Amino acid sequence: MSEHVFLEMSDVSMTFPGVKALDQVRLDIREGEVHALMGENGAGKSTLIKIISGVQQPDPGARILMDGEEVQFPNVHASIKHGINAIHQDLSLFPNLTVAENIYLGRSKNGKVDWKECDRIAVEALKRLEVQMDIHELLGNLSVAKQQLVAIARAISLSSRLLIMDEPTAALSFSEVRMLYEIIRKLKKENIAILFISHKLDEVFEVSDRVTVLKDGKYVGCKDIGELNESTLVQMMVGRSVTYEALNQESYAAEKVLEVRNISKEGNFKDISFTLHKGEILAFTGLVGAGRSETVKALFGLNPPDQGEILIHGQKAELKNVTQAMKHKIAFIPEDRHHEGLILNMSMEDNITLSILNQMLGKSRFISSRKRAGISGEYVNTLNIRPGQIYKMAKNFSGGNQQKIAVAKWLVTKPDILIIDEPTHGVDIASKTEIHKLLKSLAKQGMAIIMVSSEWQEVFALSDRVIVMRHGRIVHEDSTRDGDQNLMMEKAILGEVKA
Ligand SMILES: Nc1ncnc2c1ncn2[C@@H]1O[C@H](COP(=O)(O)OP(=O)(O)OP(=O)(O)O)[C@@H](O)[C@H]1O
Repeated sequence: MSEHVFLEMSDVSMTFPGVKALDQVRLDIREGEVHALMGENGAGKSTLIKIISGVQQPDPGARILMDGEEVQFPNVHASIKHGINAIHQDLSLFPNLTVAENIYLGRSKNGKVDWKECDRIAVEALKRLEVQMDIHELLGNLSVAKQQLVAIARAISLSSRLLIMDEPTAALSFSEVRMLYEIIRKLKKENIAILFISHKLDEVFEVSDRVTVLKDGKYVGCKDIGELNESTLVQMMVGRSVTYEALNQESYAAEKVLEVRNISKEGNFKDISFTLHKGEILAFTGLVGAGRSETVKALFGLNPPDQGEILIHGQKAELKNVTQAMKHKIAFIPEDRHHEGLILNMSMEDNITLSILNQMLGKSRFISSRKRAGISGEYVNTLNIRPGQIYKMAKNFSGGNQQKIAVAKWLVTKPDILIIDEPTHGVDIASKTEIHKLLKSLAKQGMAIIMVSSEWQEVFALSDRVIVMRHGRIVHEDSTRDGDQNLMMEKAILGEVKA
């Protein structure tokens, strides 16, 4: 890594109605370094990235220097011209085009594609990454990890000096994350700098050289990773220390709320049986693609099984659709909260109270705005949703705060059984502990909770029992208090599956 700072930004501010998303922020990037951008939900990380990549324009007064020369990024093309490429979480690729076409994208002249050139560019870019891939395969047929590699190949084929990644490991399995780290190391060797957003401390310590921290839209500091440890980094982000408390010390009731008997669904999951008790938090873990989400969706009528039976409070239950599931007082908070969880063009208040509008009627039989504001405000406080503007559209909240709104939306229904898929995905460390405490207190009040989580620390800190899945089957079940953590992780990764 060279010490040469090629990108320097200062006095970067960005004002949205009612919110100063960035306030006189600065950032500098050295050639070939891996630079992590960190901060709590709503700190301004995505906004800063959008400004660097020309998607958004800062308030007047911002200074951007490339190799000491003042530049502007009025649009995405301008920033690409300066060698800056951003890979967003949705990857912005086309599933109906081939790998080669996706890498070549945007280079056709007068609407004509030079197919030889297209293949040549794709082969060369993938070779630089030392990745084997059929360039004529449709992108949509590839795993998310491979699609991400295509996005990286595309970026470096545009002669990137800075590659920006927004939570790049969010949808990757354990081995795919290792593969991405390898790619990052290769890019460093080519002197390409990486700027990435992450909420995962272990990953930041593993791959980054320097870290810039933002808080409430303000610059807190930039440090070499060697100068920091987990606790000092959290202190910079949150302004206080946050401990990851082990909450799995409570005992749950003997009363069985849910019994699942040998449910199977072709190509999804096979022979799944388990019991969930009143007040229990049961974790489903395993690698991405192990069939956990498909299994829990079956319990909410979203992916009904072909075989087996489900009992609720000892009675056989039909769970063929969401309406039936809701009648049984089951709530489901999906992992993909953007597409499945929220109505982005509605306000936070609308989203939170949507499923309980019948409880919001006032004396006049009209919906009481006082009641709606009251209940929304309650969840704003409990989940620390920032900013606490209940009339703000869901789409205008930061990613992590959108997660919290989706959580609130289902918690208001006061379900008997709560199913939550990756409860703290994209949520910062301070809010993470708040969500953990909230789930624990709901369990204490008698709610039975199933959570799917890929984060081992979360599984062991929060759940009472854990089920490990692999290739659509249960390979292990244990109590988190007595269970052997290493054995469970081994089972998830290597576990033998009975035929
Ligand atoms: N289009 C918009 N309109 C209004 N406010 C916005 C808009 N986009 C972002 N904001 C606000 O700007 C602030 C910073 O948001 P940003 O998405 O940059 O945060 P972040 O650090 O990336 O958070 P997260 O970790 O949750 O993704 C937040 O308060 C957010 O509500």
